[in-house]
Amino acid sequence: MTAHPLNNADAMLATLEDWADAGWIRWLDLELARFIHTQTINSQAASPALLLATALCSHQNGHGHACLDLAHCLADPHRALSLPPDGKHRQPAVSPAELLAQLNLQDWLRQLENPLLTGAGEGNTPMVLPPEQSKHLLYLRRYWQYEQAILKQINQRLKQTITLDTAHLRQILDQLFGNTTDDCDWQKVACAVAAANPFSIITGGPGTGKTTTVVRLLAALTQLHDKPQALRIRLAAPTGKAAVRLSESISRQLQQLPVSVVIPDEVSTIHRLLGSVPGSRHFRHHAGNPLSADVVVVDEASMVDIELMAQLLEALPADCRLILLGDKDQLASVEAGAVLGSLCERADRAHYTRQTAEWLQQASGQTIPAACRDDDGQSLDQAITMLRYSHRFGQVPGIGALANAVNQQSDSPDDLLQGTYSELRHLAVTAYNDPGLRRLVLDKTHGYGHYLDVITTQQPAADNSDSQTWNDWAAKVLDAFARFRLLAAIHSSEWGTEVLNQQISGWLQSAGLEHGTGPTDSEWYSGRAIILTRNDYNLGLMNGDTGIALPCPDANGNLVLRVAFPVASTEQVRWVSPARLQACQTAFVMTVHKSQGSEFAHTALVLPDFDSPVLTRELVYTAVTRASERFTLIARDAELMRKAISRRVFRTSGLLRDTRPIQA
Ligand SMILES: Nc1ncnc2c1ncn2[C@@H]1O[C@H](COP(=O)(O)OP(=O)(O)OP(=O)(O)O)[C@@H](O)[C@H]1O
Repeated sequence: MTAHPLNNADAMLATLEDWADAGWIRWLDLELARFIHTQTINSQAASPALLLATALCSHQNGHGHACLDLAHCLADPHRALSLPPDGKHRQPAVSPAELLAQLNLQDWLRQLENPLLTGAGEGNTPMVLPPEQSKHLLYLRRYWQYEQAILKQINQRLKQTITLDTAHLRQILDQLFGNTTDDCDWQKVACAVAAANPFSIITGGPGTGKTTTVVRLLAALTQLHDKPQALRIRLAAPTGKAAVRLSESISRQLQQLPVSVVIPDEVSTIHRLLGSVPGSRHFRHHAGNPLSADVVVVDEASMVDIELMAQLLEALPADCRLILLGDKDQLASVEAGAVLGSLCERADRAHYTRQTAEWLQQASGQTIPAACRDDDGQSLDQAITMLRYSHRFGQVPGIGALANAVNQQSDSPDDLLQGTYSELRHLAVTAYNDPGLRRLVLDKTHGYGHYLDVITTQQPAADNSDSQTWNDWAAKVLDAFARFRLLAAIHSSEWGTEVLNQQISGWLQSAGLEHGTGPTDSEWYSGRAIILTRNDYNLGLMNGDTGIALPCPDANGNLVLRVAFPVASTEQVRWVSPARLQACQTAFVMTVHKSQGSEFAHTALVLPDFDSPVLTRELVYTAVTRASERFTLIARDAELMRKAISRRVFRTSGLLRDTRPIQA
């Protein structure tokens, strides 16, 4: 008789191996359970239920969760564990849901008890199950440590009091914002909130004025400082693309400031700010060698994962302000830990105490609406402002209306795609090689047709040796490419990035892109757009950076194929040999996840023709809000979009639970 996995460690490992083989968990998750098993073979052995929890905890980290919520996992295993996996996978002999149905919470907790392996946080156990919580959250130690580091740094800042001359702040804010209307001006409130707190968050949807607000805030902080010239301000974003966008946006906003102050517009990636150490997860700046900064602003903070956020916070001097900007409703980072989303879980309603509301009235002249007051508000609530009015979609109200409908889980968001707004469209397709999709891709106004034209008709003459001419052309190609992007929800299947990229490369090549300078069987050809899939510290290029392969003259004047990347804060390009790019993919179609931090004039979202747990409200919202002028839904019918927006992403973390109540 075969042993039952919940009674026998070898049988449990065999079950986990079957899950890994079927693609339901990663091999890494299995290996971790095996490691735990071998660690304790001669002492107190890990129970089968602990091996199961270890593999599932690691599986959850792979799905962006900081930890495993044991109760949720038992109550709703497939939803909690994002199973079955995306794409075509065989059914394992015993599914996780079938196995978990045989466990109850108390038994599982009891079987997790093991002094060598599971602890409450002290010591060095590989697994951590913090005590006294309403939820039973199991962590791999590394993630628990990141969460603790974030909480410690945030709580320390929330306890600090900043001495401010309220009347002076009011005077500065009145000058920066001019006359405001009767409605509460949340941008002004956000400036006052952030001026009063060493840690603050400004969240809001696209175009709600996060950048506008932060520029005014920096102007206010500079004016409040004893020695304005000496205030050290550092600006950062998670990806190179987001850094370029923020830098451009800040430069525009600086021109509109009604006061003359010196504020930097140079934005670096967080990795560059912290000083990445090639070949390691560590940075040059850390608790022992903190950054030299008084104010750090991080944009697109929803993309920052728990590990990077912990490293960033630890590298800040104790008296350095941190201001996070981001859209809490967007998809979180692919890596574990939805830090911004977790911290902003209560932001919609706001929970300002009477004391905070009264002070905000004095400092900003704004009356906080009754619905946003709460005398039980926590200290974290007092440091967050949500901007609520979008200024971006004046000319294209359809995009804002669709984003709202998606966010509010409207019953029929697809009605908006039926011709009410000329900037919204639904393209019904039944196959990935649909002629309608080909027409859209090659369209000169709304697709890649313009990009194709700039490459094929504007390339400098082969004997032109003026490097600036080639740079200018490459910058034009990059601009043209940035106008349109197809976004896919998934990687695999014929509706995923892999197949779609092949199809679209084929269409573009038959319409004019040529191998030209490379061997014809090479994957590299002029006009191939690529996205990096890993950080490359040696090259200074980050995961998510996009570039385009183009010919350019080498030192001898011979044309060679190089990849052109935009350079942050400049109109220059940087040329890199394709051979040096170790981890990249074609990027005519990218996942919605990878599109975060970018904006395209026209964004087209391709949904598969089947439902999947990855189709969520956050995914559709993120795709819609990448568009600045036009949005197209490419899907067999709109039913899947309705299903997607009825499903929310949930991310398990203990961050909100542990932000302490307000200190009197
Ligand atoms: N209070 C305001 N009144 C009028 N226009 C505004 C106001 N605030 C912002 N805008 C305008 O709205 C547009 C978007 O503002 P901003 O870039 O600051 O928003 P954002 O939230 O940072 O946008 P994104 O999400 O795209 O990064 C800009 O053109 C800006 O000038």
